[in-house]
Amino acid sequence: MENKIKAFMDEVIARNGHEPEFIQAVQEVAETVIPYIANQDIYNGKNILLRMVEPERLISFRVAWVDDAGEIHVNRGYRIQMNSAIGPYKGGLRFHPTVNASILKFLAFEQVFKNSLTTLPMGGGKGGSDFDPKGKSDDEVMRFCHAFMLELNRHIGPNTDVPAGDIGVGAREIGFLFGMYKKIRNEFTGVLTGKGLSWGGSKIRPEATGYGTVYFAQSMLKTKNETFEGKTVVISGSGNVAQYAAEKAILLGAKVVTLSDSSGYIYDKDGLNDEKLAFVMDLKNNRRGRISEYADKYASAEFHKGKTPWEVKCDIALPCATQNELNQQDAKNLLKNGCMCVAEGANMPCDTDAVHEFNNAKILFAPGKASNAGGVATSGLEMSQNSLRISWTREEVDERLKDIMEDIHDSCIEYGKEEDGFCNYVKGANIAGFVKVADAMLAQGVI
Ligand SMILES: NC(=O)C1=CN([C@@H]2O[C@H](COP(=O)(O)OP(=O)(O)OC[C@H]3O[C@@H](n4cnc5c(N)ncnc54)[C@H](OP(=O)(O)O)[C@@H]3O)[C@@H](O)[C@H]2O)C=CC1
Ligand SMILES: O=C(O)CCC(=O)C(=O)O
Repeated sequence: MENKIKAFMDEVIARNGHEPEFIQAVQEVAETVIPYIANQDIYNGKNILLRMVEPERLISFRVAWVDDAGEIHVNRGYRIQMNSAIGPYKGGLRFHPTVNASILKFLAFEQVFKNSLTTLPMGGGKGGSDFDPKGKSDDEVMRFCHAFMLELNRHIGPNTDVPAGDIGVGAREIGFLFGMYKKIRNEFTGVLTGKGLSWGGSKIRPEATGYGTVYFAQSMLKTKNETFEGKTVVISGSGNVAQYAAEKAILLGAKVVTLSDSSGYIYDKDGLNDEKLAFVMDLKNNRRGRISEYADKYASAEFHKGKTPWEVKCDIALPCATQNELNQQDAKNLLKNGCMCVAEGANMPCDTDAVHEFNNAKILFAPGKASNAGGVATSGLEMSQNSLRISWTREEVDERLKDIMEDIHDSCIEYGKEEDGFCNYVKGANIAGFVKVADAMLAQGVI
């Protein structure tokens, strides 16, 4: 079996050797899916996984825009249309200076499996730009978004490809992008998700990724007769996913003691509460400040510059910032400190060695493609509401989100439970995500 995996990875590396994040994401899937395929006659000889690692389409384009001082800038825009076997391409847009083809290909590849897990008819895609919204005025962000959509609009549509937000793309950016699409195409459609409530957005979409991550962790904890009540929770990031993961964990009676950004983390020994979280939301979403300001405001908190929060003792860890933010040593620290559950809110935040540490220790570990699928699932619900031209209540959407997260958990158990009763959620998520897409690809022939 190891030879088969190696031969497959050699071919992937030969074609994508300069794309480390993409190779990392593919390796994880290959290690779990290739042994599964070997025992399933219908997939043998069809090279399904080899077809799945090649994007159906990779679009790269120039984005030129003018700053407030009149200077012209050039960024690179992308859309990776990875797989459309089970529905239109669906996945976020990331604006961050580190964006490149490797990062977007890993994200698009993971998205294919994640979207399949949601049970909704969505293919996988991802896009973005190396544009950095930090330090830019609202007008500059608007001009960039408009320039970006000037090209992107040719490649997307409500039945073709439906982008949404990711790092650096929130409500403000989705508004500017939607406005330009509508102007160019002269149509008001559900071409993007994460829209404002008064122009086609869904209730709970802003909360969905963070809430969904906590719902998934709740399901995992339930298998051990545990809950969030009274648990100490460590969260990284302080953006969209982190904010709402914190909100839901606090609501369930947990003590959330950390948040972070790229400059360091805050540790609040008393834990966050509603008022402190409202301060973070205003700081990050409106004033666009740094998390260190939390420690200036609250005497119970301290700021740890340049560090990540994995050195803090906790029961549950929710990495919600970015890829590879938690390494093997961090995993060892968490295990030594008694952490029993790790659910990824971000995409691939734990590196390969960290994932092996957690699974070897047989603690509850959820890969992002399962635990953070609530965001895209609720985007799928936004698409349904747009098509039906109706708007569900907050309670209706939240109920559907909870059901979807439970279904994903059940699928992981179905394909990931091992003989000794331990559930390998990585294996479960990869195989369950693969089966639905692979079956659709088989039915549609070699294209
Ligand atoms: N939004 C969504 O619906 C979904 C998001 N995700 C994933 O969740 C993660 C967070 O996304 P989201 O909350 O939307 O993004 P935001 O832009 O709202 O927040 C990102 C957070 O991560 C921090 N961060 C970014 N890069 C780094 C870095 N290199 N080191 C340390 N911290 C960093 C940011 O800090 P700073 O401000 O200093 O950069 C910020 O606190 C991403 O992995 C994304 O792909 C997954 C599913 C859906
Ligand atoms: O809501 C969406 O379409 C995108 C969410 C996303 O980018 C993700 O799941 O990583």
